Amino acid sequence: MWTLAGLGWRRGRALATPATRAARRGLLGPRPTLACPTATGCRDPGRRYSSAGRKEKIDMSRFPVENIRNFSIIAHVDHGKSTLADRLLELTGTIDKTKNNKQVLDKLQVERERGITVKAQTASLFYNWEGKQYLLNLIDTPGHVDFSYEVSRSLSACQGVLLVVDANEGIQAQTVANFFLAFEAQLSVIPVINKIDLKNADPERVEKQIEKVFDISSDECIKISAKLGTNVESVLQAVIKRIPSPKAYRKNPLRALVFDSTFDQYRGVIANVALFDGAVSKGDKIVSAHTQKTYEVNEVGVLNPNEQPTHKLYAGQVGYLIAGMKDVSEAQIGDTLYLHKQPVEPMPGFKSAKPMVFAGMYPVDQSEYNNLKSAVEKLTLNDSSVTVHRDNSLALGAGWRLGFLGLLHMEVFNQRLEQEHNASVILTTPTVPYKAVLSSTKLIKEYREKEITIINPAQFPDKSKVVEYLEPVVLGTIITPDEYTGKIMMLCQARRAVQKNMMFIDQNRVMLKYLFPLNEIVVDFYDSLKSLSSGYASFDYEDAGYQTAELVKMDILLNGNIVEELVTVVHKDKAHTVGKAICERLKDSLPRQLFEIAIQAAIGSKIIARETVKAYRKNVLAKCYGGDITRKMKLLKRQAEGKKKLRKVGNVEVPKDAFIKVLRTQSDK
Ligand SMILES: Nc1nc2c(ncn2[C@@H]2O[C@H](COP(=O)(O)OP(=O)(O)OP(=O)(O)O)[C@@H](O)[C@H]2O)c(=O)[nH]1
Repeated sequence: MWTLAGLGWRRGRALATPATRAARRGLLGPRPTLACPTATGCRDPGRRYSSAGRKEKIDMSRFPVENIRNFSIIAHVDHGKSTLADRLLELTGTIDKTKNNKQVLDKLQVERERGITVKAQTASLFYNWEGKQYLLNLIDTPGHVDFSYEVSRSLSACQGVLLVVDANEGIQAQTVANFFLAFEAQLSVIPVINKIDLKNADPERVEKQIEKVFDISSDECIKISAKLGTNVESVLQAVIKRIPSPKAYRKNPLRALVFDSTFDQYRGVIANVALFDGAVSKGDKIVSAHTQKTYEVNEVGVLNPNEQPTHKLYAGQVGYLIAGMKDVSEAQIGDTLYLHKQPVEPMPGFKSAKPMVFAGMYPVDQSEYNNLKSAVEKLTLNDSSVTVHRDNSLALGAGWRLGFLGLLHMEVFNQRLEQEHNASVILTTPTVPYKAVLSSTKLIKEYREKEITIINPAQFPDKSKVVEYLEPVVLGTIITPDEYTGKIMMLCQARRAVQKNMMFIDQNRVMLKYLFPLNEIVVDFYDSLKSLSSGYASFDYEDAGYQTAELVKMDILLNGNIVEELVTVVHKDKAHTVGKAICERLKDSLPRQLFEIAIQAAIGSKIIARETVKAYRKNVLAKCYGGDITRKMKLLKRQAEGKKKLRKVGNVEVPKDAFIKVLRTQSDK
């Protein structure tokens, strides 16, 4: 559904006319219309091509509810979801069988470059089996923890899942997390053991793990190679046999759940909908239960995998709908749409995505502010899980404080800004959302609440004004070969984590559960875990609320003056280490000046770390022998211009570069 400029791959496909596309598929023959050319693995029983080669709208009434299956593919990162999706698309004739069709549903440039799925994608597959025409709606979901919000949303439109597990790696942390998302949603789970072609594949061991961890009998596992296509057809048949058709009532008035939405600059919001009751077609007047606004439907259709308009969408089906909504906020994910004057009970909806990390974002050059503003706005229209607050820094100028679901989400957002909007930004070190329970009546009045969330360390209230501070915690799952268990336990301890559980999932694999302060894992925990375990351990986490914490606000001072941009919130036990590291980094990036500079980290009035930059006298005229006054003037002018880029902290001049070096996230370096 991604149709914004910059998505070159998608654009290339979109430019092909229906006629050329159909010709490529070999569908345009001498006969005026063509239906499905084969009986099994049918190309597309609903679609017909006119003599002009124009695609005619699919008649969706051909698919009664009992012939519909809505399912999702879930797995740990890289276990082969997208490859399996490609094979299913080929097998049903939705795409051609060519070498170029790799990860067809990963449409974003960032997804293709990183080889990861970031955005869930939908595809309607038409499949003939045992004389019946089936409509199989497949939703490909991301595997990485930062995008699990996408997974849980997608599952709301499904009755079953394919749980893909790598035959060599076995169950990993995200396999467990994703299984429980499906289990809690009471979906049918079909375990699929993939990559059986690998030399080190051990599908029998994986079957036993599945039995032990998920209590699913090994008889239910389907062993495949998505890469080679081995046994993939039996996956399609299992979808039909084992996943129930949706509970949907076509005679009732329309009740459609918006489970995803994207923004197209020409057509406005494109809402992905799952119809639970009734039907909807072009010209219908619909109402959003969330905003109570009324819209006229301009287009409905299915994703095949690109948009394919249909006459109508019926209960039980999954498709898209365009109705002149101008902003993604008008099509809130989780919203219910119903027909004008025929109100229905809204669906339960979703909890809104909760940002886990916040970081400041500034244009590299302030003259780029307006361009960056428009780029951020466009991108957040397509990714409503990013939160945006305006922010200002004396050193970096006007910018924003953005909230992300995790560090990878932040990196992906940054990469998309660069690739899709040509914007270049400075991102500051990420922080987590702390809370403070206030005691000061003055502050309670000011904030109008007793418990506040702090997303900017500079606004951290003083200890004298609070009852307690709270930090976000997560329940982490680590799966590792047991030879690394000792080292991993030490790492977790150093990160202030508390062990909750430990279980052997087979003879030599351990699953550990720890409660972590989010702040301790946000930046580099995963990298440390991977290097400790030679890449074998996997990690996933879920939100586990807040816990009381002894937090302190740490100031960084230059010659006794606080540098606002460098204020951080840390746990009191970590203050010394963090303070020392910042002072050292600052020392390395501050140029010497005419006087000595004291760099200090302080908690209140207590200094906890210190570095010194020695004095240095820079005489720009030193090499100017003789009396060429114009040359001297030029040098002095250049020096004065350079000073404009400096921010004065007391009497210390700090170049913007120094801030950037200290503030930059580790991943940026
Ligand atoms: N040998 C072998 N490799 C496979 C098979 N299926 C997938 N792969 C490879 O495994 C890698 C990951 O496959 P993807 O399909 O991108 O995995 P994914 O689960 O969609 O990954 P994310 O979207 O990042 O979560 C790719 O290099 C695939 O070519 C298989 O059956 N056999």
